[in-house]
Amino acid sequence: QYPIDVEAIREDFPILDRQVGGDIETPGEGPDDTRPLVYLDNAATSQTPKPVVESIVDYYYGYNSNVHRGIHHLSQEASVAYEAAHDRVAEFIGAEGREEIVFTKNTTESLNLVAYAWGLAELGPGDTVVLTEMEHHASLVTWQQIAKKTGASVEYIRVDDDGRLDMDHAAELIDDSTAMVSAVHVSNTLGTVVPVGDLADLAHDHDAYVFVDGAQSVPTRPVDVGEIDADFLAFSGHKMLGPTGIGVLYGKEEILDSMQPYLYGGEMIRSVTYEDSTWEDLPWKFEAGTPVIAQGIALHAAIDYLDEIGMERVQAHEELLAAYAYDRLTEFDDVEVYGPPGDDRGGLVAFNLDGVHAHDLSSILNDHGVAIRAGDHCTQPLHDKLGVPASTRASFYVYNEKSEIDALVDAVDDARQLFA
Ligand SMILES: Cc1ncc(COP(=O)(O)O)c(CNc2co[nH]c2=O)c1O
Repeated sequence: QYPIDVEAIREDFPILDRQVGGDIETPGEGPDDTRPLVYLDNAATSQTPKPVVESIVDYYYGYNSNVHRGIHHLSQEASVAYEAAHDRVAEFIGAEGREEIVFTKNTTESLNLVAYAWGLAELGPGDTVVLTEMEHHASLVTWQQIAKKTGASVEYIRVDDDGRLDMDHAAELIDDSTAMVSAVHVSNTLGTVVPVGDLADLAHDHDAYVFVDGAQSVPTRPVDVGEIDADFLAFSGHKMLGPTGIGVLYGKEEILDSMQPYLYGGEMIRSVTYEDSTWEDLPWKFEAGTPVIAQGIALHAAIDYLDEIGMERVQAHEELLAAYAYDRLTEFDDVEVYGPPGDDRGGLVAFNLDGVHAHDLSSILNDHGVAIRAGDHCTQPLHDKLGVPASTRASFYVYNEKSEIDALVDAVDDARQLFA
């Protein structure tokens, strides 16, 4: 019934066999750990399959060493693997090569890198940065604060009543004063899929750059930076079966080449005198200090794992589960689901149960073993616009199945009875 072999995939995730509910001091062992884990918080972070964990173990057991400049064998092995990880990421998102792939800590750092290394130098009074109303704080707060520092202004493309981006409003806002359009590709709150290629066209018609926040899209669907014609794109390894601590900034080579670094130190220099310094080639110019070596190698393994499944099939699985969850939750007349219809969204649903705060609902769901996210999902202005302080969000990935959504819905129904 699924486009992917969920049962076979679940075999690679021992954590999914966890029992939860007991004392958190004795995870999985206590007498009260009696409820099977239903993990539906993948938009926050995904789980990590055995091959990815093994790639980290292999590295530390077999060839752990600092990269670049090392003459000894281990350093050369580690450097080859670390650089190959850049090549693999480039291939996965359709970039020209490793020169366009900077490893960072996460999506947030990738956005900050461009905001500081490009924004501080290029933005000034009269320039505008155009965002959407559904931006994650990693984008919204970053551009908001850089605009304050430079005298630039920020404008927000409207989200319409069914959670879609108002592209007519986008065409109005994006004009010759626009220097940057920064937009989420798949909203982590609404599930909205934003037409970032169309936004790129509008931006380029006015000689503006476009930055695509791919944190929720790169892990869950095919993304090709050439097709979008993105100038920048960011995403995080921990949302796509990789470890925490690794993020990616994609940038067109000629743009990255024109930018000065904003973090200085070892690795990123070519020559240093007491008077001045010169910089290493791309992407190393933007990777100051000892980099995220094991994490980069593990991201390579995560991409191999996802490509083995096939990103088109990952997307189809996400959409199937999102539509099922949307249909089941909207059966309740006292549940409000935010965002577009179930057949037009990424793999998540955010909702509220009338009269019950999201934190109370998520606590009850937790009592049933169901792990979801409650809060503003780092989109506070969007929640203000929705008129709610918080929402409960279920988000799916390659190892989830309909029976887990049924468990979610049953738990929501129990909460409905409890608060009736
Ligand atoms: C659209 C979007 N952009 C940026 C980020 C930041 O990613 P990070 O730098 O790896 O943290 C997130 C993380 N979103 C969430 C993290 O936890 N719950 C979430 O919805 C996101 O969903």
